[in-house]
Amino acid sequence: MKRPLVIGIAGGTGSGKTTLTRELSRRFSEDVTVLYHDNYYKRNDHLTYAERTQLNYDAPEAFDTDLMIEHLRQLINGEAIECPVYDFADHNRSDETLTVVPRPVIIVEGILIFCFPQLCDLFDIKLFVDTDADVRILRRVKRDVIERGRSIESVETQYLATVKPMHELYVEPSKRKADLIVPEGGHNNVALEMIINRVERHFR
Ligand SMILES: Nc1ncnc2c1ncn2[C@@H]1O[C@H](COP(=O)(O)OP(=O)(O)O)[C@@H](O)[C@H]1O
Ligand SMILES: O=c1ccn([C@@H]2O[C@H](COP(=O)(O)O)[C@@H](O)[C@H]2O)c(=O)[nH]1
Repeated sequence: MKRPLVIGIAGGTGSGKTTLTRELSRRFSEDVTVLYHDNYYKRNDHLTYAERTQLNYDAPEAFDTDLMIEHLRQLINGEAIECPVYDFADHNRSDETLTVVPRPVIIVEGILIFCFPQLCDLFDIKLFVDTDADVRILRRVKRDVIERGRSIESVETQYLATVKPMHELYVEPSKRKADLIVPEGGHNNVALEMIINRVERHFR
């Protein structure tokens, strides 16, 4: 089997990474498999829910990236993996796992994926979704309240305490590792077409 095409999609919270990933998955459906770094947040069973709300989830050490690298290598080698599943409402890894099967295109998505050189070495294409901070926080408030069971106050506190400073320290500088910077993500039709053309070339 030909080695899969591995695409890393990074960018700040609310930038549009998932939207771009969904657009590519929709276009290439059965040929795409996605690994979300978010699913590899470390387990924090030893802490109470209140303690877990206070953690910094925007620094590289919050993730079990070694496990993700191992899983990505397995997928590249044609083996299925049992991916952990993260529960954002509970701020913890759930007991579920998801079987992820190898496919010709593998997308790896996450805010900090370009901060890990060993992970970057496995990417054939590195995309960074770039969206202004004011737009991202507006999207995040809406998403976290509607989908992740948060209050507006908790989103504000977390954003100022960890999300913003860690973005400036880690996420923004990691943009330099990208091959392509995609303003606005999945609704950028010109960029999307160019990425789709590159992926189609993989099948020729
Ligand atoms: N270009 C866009 N214009 C308007 N809304 C968008 C755009 N891209 C994403 N969104 C919305 O913003 C929110 C966050 O986008 P998402 O792709 O989940 O970001 P990320 O995965 O980077 O956190 C979602 O509700 C999504 O529908
Ligand atoms: O328990 C958690 C774990 C993570 N977060 C936040 O999630 C975002 C990353 O997800 P995106 O989909 O890229 O926005 C990160 O900024 C963490 O702060 C959380 O709130 N709680």
